[in-house]
Amino acid sequence: MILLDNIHQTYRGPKGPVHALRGVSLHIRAGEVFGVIGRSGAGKSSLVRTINLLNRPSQGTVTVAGRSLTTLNAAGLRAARRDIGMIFQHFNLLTSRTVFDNVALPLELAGLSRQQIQARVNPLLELVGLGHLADRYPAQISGGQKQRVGIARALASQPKVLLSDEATSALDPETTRSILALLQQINRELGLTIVLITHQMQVIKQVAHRLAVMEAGEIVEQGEALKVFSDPQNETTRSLLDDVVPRELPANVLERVRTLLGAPGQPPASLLRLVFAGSESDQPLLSDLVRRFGLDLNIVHGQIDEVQGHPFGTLAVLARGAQEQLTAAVSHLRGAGVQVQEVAHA
Ligand SMILES: Nc1ncnc2c1ncn2[C@@H]1O[C@H](COP(=O)(O)OP(=O)(O)OP(=O)(O)O)[C@@H](O)[C@H]1O
Repeated sequence: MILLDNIHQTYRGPKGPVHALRGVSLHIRAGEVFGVIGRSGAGKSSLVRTINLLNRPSQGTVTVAGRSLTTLNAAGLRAARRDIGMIFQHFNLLTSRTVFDNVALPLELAGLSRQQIQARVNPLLELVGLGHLADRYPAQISGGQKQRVGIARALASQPKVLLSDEATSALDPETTRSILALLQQINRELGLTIVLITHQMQVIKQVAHRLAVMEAGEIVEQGEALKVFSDPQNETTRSLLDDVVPRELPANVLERVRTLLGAPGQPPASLLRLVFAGSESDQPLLSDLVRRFGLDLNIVHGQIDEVQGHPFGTLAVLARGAQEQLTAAVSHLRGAGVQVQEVAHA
């Protein structure tokens, strides 16, 4: 659906050229929710604005829905942009227009009649849950409701692609979840391809099927969400994942474990950090460790979450038993697809 090929974006900065994008290539498939994540300044906005040519790249080609945007003239580009809706962090609503009239604006500009506009806007307001607020002004609705207006307006032109530029960054966690749930619903029901950029892994975790991680104008890692979450390859990805799956155990937990490890006259013990992703978390792996390997287990920390409907999480267990059984148990876990990290041993 979206093909970016070798995109470079160089801005003129006060201290010389700023290389915001350095040879980015990306293929986003029809019907998927694709997340782009990175720290501030990584180049995310530059990238997403390349997709509708709000930013014209210094080099490289952009193809959306089979049309090569970089070769179109102004009229061709205007037509192509109708396939691409966009929502923004600060909503960009017109304060002097009602909710209805904000959503109607792109249709008025496209020359639709009042009747056609009503037939298009009313169902959209229902879809985003704002049918009862059509006559309010932006100042009279909440941030989450404003973003719902933004979403309805973006959908008014019946686009094939929806670009989301930090659309939930100004919202509280609860409202963020409800807006993301709405985007998921739209993706499912309308089959819309959604590209969302964010600096929050929580956002990616809730909605993205696949993601790309950006750093200094380049994509440093990309893949299926569950795969990247469970087995990140790049240091930037790992550090961004700390927000949802902390790599380090809390200091008080480590302290308690040290005391347990240091207990005299006990068999060997290992503090194991297990990362579960996908189906292996349905298997009775922990009871295996007790039954098959005769280990004593003490769960010291953990969290199990969901990525794209699959269980995903980490568990820190203190396993105590004969050394060869500990070693065999670790191999058994790894064989079952669990990542095992030995944090401490005594
Ligand atoms: N119009 C511009 N002129 C000059 N430099 C720019 C311009 N727009 C962005 N930049 C620079 O390009 C780099 C990438 O910016 P971009 O906004 O794409 O990153 P980002 O990942 O979206 O960051 P943020 O989350 O802070 O918006 C930054 O160093 C930024 O300062």
